Amino acid sequence: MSEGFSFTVSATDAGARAGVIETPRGDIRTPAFMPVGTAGTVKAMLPENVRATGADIVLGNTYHLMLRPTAERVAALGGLHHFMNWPHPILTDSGGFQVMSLSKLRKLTEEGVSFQSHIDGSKHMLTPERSIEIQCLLGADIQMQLDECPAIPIEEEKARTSMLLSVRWAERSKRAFEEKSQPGQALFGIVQGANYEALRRESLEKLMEIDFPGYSIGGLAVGEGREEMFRVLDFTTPHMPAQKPRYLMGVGKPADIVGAVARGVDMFDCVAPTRSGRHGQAWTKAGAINIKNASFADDPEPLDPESPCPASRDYSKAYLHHLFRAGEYLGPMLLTWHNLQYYQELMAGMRAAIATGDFAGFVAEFRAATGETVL
Ligand SMILES: CNc1nc2cc3c(=O)[nH]c(N)nc3c(CCc3ccccc3)c2[nH]1
Repeated sequence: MSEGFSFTVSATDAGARAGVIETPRGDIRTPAFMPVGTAGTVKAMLPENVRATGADIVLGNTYHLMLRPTAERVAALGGLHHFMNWPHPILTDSGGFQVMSLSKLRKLTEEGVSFQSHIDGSKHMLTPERSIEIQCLLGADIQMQLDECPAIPIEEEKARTSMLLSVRWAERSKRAFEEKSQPGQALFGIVQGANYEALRRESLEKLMEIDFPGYSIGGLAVGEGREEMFRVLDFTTPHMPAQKPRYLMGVGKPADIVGAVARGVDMFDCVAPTRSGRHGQAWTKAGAINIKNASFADDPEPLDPESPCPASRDYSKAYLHHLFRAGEYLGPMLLTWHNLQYYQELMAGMRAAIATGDFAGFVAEFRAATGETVL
């Protein structure tokens, strides 16, 4: 807890860092996994149970909340923290990424992006200024500039044009933020440039000139694959300010996160644990299983008998299998809860390993248990 927004790196181990982000609404231990609560809820979870898994911060989404129930209504009802009963830090995305992936009839200009709602077809316009206004109405503690996330592959000249638009939008987002934000809130710049080293460097240099308290790495986890993502990180993170948080957007599966922590990333978000949990996939120390598989029909053991999480400890795999086969609501609820616990334990394990200078040991253990190579 603190008046303002600050980040302290408490330990480093090769490229990995462990630290704390302090905000007026609470501290965020890094490396941090941030559960996605797109429409004001981490799907199928009570907020107190999200907290119990060890989450210090959750994500909200400008695009979804501006369409329904609208940012003005959330503000009139006391802001997003009160609305969703989550008194801890919230990070919101600026909405551009979701417009491009969800909305219809979108038109992108220098001004911003106009689009039709995927819910009711109503017309909307997102500009850097409107995105910041929405994020401030929601009351987000960490906000994102409006940016454009191009699909990969994209040729270098087109990627540069897109990256320079995002830099101009970063400038406009910061000006709007300085007008509208509350003390202690932070705006992150988002590094773009697709998978081109020169463009990533240029994007970062221009964003650092504008100056932000934290920097997101955008434009990844869009189908480029783990190896290519790591390659982009290898030539991007070393040039990012060492004393400011680095947020890799949309990442990822456990092995993606371990590899990205090794490359100096501090913050992560991904729908994998929640979305895959709703579809019957459980993440375990030995890798992922699908509980709907017939092999679990008679398995009396829980997912993790040693776990402090009721979903992992108090229900047999046979019972979870039954719930999914029967289409019972409790199935997605329990598997979501278990997966979030698994992710938070992964993050806690990495924070501890970095603090004791044994991150290499953690990576070796992860590789032995899951067969995944991350370096
Ligand atoms: C799954 N892969 C993925 N790649 C992304 C790239 C970008 C990007 O280049 N710019 C922005 N602004 N967001 C991105 C996101 C969305 C992350 C998010 C979702 C929900 C709530 C809060 C934040 C991404 N997600």
